[in-house]
Order: sequence, then C-alpha cells, then structure tokens
Amino acid sequence: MSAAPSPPIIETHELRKVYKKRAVVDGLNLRVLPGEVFGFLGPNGAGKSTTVKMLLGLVLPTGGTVRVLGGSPADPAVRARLGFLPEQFRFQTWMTGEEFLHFHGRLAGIRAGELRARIPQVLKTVGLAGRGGESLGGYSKGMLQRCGLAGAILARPELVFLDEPTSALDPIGRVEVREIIEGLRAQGVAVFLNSHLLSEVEQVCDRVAFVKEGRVLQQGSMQELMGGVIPVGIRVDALRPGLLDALARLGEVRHTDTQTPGRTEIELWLPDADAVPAVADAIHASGARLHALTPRRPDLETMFLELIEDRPAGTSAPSEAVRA
Ligand SMILES: Nc1ncnc2c1ncn2[C@@H]1O[C@H](COP(=O)(O)OP(=O)(O)OP(=O)(O)O)[C@@H](O)[C@H]1O
Repeated sequence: MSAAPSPPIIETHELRKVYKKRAVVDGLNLRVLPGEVFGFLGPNGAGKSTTVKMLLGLVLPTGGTVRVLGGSPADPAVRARLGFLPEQFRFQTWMTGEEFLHFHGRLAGIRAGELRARIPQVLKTVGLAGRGGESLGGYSKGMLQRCGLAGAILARPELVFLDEPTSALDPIGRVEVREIIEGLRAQGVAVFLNSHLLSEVEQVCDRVAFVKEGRVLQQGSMQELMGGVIPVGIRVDALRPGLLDALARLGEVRHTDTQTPGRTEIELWLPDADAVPAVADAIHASGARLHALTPRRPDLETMFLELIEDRPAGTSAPSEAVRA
C-alpha cells in the first residue's frame, strides 16, 4: 500500500487582508509541502510581505484561513518550529556574532549549554566558522546576511521564511546562500523564499507561486507552469520556403530574428522533448543548414513577465487547478 501523501505545511484558503478599505491580499490560496523550497514571486506591492506576516502570525488576517505546520501561526508552539529572516534586519552591531546568536537562541528558549554546541555548528553551515568572536559592526553586508541566516536556522526549524535573502550579496555570496538553502532541503527543512531575483529562484525552488494584487495567478513547478512546454532555440543559415510552416506544425513559433545576414534565430515551443528530432528533420527537409538546436529549461523571467503583464489578477488558471 502506498503511503498517504504528506499534508501541506502551509495552506491558505481565500486569505484576505484589508488596509484602509483596500484589499492588499485578496483571496490567496497557497499550498506548500513538507521539505520543499517554495518561491513566492510578484511585483512590488503585490502583497508578499503582508502574506508572510500573516503566515508568521505577525499580522491578523481580515478573512480566510491560514494553517502552518498543521496549526495556527498564532500558536507559540507552531511559531517555535518556524525560522524567519526579514528583509532588512537590524543587527545589534555592538554584539559579536556569537553573542547575537546566543541572545536569539535564548529568546527561542534554547538552553545555554545546548547553544554552546549549536552556535559553532550554524556558523559553519553559513560559512562563518571562526568569525563568531568578531563584532557585528565589523561584518560585511554578506557576513551580516549569513549571520542572520544562522539565526533563522539556530532553533532547528521545520520551515524557514527568507525575505530577499540574497539581495545585498555579491555573486559569490548568492551562490553560498543557494548552497545553504539546498543544504536545508537535504535535511528536510522547507524554505519559503520571497525573492525578485528570478534566475536564483529558478535554480533553487521546487515550486513557485506568482502573485499579483494579492492573488495567486499560478503556482506549480516550472514544468507545470509552462504547461509541459519545452522552449527550443534554433539557428539556421536562412529561412527556406516552407520552414516556418513545417515548424508551426510541430510547435509554436514564438520568435524569429533574421536581422543578421546569413543567420536566422527561431524560438520554438514544443509540446514535449520527443519532438526535437522531428525539428531537425524539418530543417533538413527545407534545405536550410542547421547550426544550433538547443532545448532550454523553462525561463522563469519569461513566464513571470507574461503572467504579470498580460493578465489581470484572478483571470488566469486558478491556483487550485495546478497540482500541489
Ligand atoms: N500596515 C499597513 N498599512 C497600510 N497599508 C499597508 C500596510 N502594509 C502594507 N500595506 C500596503 O499593502 C500593499 C502590499 O504591501 P506588501 O509590503 O505586502 O507588498 P510586497 O509584495 O511585499 O511588496 P515589496 O516587494 O515592495 O515589498 C502595499 O500597497 C502597501 O502599501
């Protein structure tokens, strides 16, 4: 007998928050599963921070329901199992890294003896081994961010909320944070990631939700959001007669660029990867010379812009239609 599917660790139903008669979160339906890295994406003012605050029990919803780790985020026992790194955390710069972690660990109810062993562990996890004795005032932005991450995972949470965790970091720091997130996933810790850095989100997230005007436009894995479509880049010497028609019978021709003499670029969206050989056949049959044929990963930025720009909130595929 197969095991029953795990219940979601975050589940909201028609979640709503009204500020000054304006709904900034307006019927939000979200499902996050145990152990997954979930990307929460949307333009400025979409209601992401307000949603995170409701998920953490810091803001009271005006309507709808929210369940986190099977209970209410207002319950201290639930909150004790959550980690949170806010976007612009104010560090007590007169403390050392170790003092900061000790202070937050004690607030989280961890015993001093346990903290003595745990603090060096988390400092190592975030790449600050041996630096805990230094004053936070002397830390770089990247070190501060990593110290904040250490604080968020100190109490061994089951679910960690990270609000723009890499926005202050250089490319190396971003890779390191990505590795930390992957390490958390490997330990079975779920991560709810608020980020506008789409290329990063697509590298680390199992599933994403696009939110606009307080509503989820779509949620699912990259493949689900693309409807299983595979984008393919094609480069040929020239557009031979009948080539575009032949390609349009195999998929959707999204873009053609013939500006460079002797070189034509075509973007084709195929219904599945099995159609790639037929594309090569069609190109040969047309007499064109094939220089490149590159199936690509679905591109989050393209999906995001199409969804955010083209569709008024609430008119697209409803979120519950997408498999969790
Ligand atoms: N306490 C508040 N009182 C009144 N309006 C608020 C309050 N908090 C947020 N808002 C408004 O709610 C809307 C959504 O804000 P929110 O911060 O949740 O969006 P966001 O998606 O996180 O945006 P950003 O990416 O810019 O942080 C904004 O128009 C904001 O001005």
